[in-house]
Amino acid sequence: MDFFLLLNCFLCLIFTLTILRFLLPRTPAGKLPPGPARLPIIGNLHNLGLKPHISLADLAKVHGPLMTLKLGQVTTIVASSPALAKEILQKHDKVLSDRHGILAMEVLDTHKFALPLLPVGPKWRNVRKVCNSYVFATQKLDLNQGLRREKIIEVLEGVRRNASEDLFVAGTDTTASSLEWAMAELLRNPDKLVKAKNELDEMIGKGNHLAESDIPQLPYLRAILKETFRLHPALPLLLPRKAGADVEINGFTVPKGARVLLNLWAIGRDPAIWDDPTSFVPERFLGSDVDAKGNYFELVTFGAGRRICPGMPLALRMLHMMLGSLIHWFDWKLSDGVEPEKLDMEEKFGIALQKAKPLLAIPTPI
Ligand code: HEM
Repeated sequence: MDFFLLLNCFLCLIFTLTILRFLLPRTPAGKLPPGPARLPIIGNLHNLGLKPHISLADLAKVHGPLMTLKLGQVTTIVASSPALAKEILQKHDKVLSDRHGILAMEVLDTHKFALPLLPVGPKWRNVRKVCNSYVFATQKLDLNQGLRREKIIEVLEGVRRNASEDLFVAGTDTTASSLEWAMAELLRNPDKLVKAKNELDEMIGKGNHLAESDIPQLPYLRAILKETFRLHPALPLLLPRKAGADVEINGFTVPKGARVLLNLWAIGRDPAIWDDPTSFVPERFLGSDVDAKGNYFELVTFGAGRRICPGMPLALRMLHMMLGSLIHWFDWKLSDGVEPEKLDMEEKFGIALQKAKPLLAIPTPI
């Protein structure tokens, strides 16, 4: 056989093996959780659609609360129950705390500075320590609350100047979109808005500004935000975690290197956990200990464990202060005579889960 024929055969063999590697499922070391059938090369990418949190919630109804999907070449495990949230965020937190890099950021070398993308290691630990001890510690936040108060008063004055015009209550980040969802739910449920207003009048008094120290005395306002987090988690699939080693969960294997997603949106709307899950009922949190601070796995809006959102203490203060102040200082109605029950609550999946149509509401100073 001449040399070129031999080379040709060798190249054909390499080509065939490469194609087979993409077409045939690789045998995992243990038993993977069940999941939908996949296509060659793209795996289950076509199952995600424009609203992956909803598609994954629907798939979980068929395949169960622990599923395997192949997103391109990445094995992805999706969990959708509080019990599994506890397994991932508490029991196996140490092994499931890594993150996958984002190629574009790696090319630009910016991943080395982004805390959410840093692998668990000395650098990540140092930045977290600085966040927890110097930036978001209760004592530090208490010390600079005057600055936030000034900013909120500036915002209120801005709203007052533009009163009776449409106020564009929008935003792209997690805190802004949570505020927008809370306002949208209150405008869609005017009786809840009146209840919140009455609580503020009673506890703070008309014409007085809200202080961060008032938040514990405002149970209905706190319940409104918890109910908003339940229905509209800003990061509906949390931030993806990466398995640092094989992990056994419920008799299945989460293989090393897998991407792990937790569907908070599905948990928040599960009728087995919540009565009347799609209705906005802040009352369900009155007299209940459940909070969103990482201890109750039915409401882990900020994650839990070692990767829990370090900005949570600041986000919670800002959200209560902004929402409380907007309710306390203005009467609100929807623009263009939109009926509350007809308000469009369509979602748009992005960095944070946003309202597809920004909320347009008209404030009238009280
Ligand atoms: C409503 C507002 C917010 C929500 C719902 C939210 C939610 C989250 C969630 C779910 C995670 C992933 C947790 C996990 O993997 O277990 C996270 C991580 C993170 N958040 Fe937030 N967040 C909010 C506001 C903020 C703010 C205001 C800041 C900073 C000023 C912030 C900074 C971060 C950082 C740096 C991480 C990455 C931590 C790490 O990977 O170690 N977040 N957040």
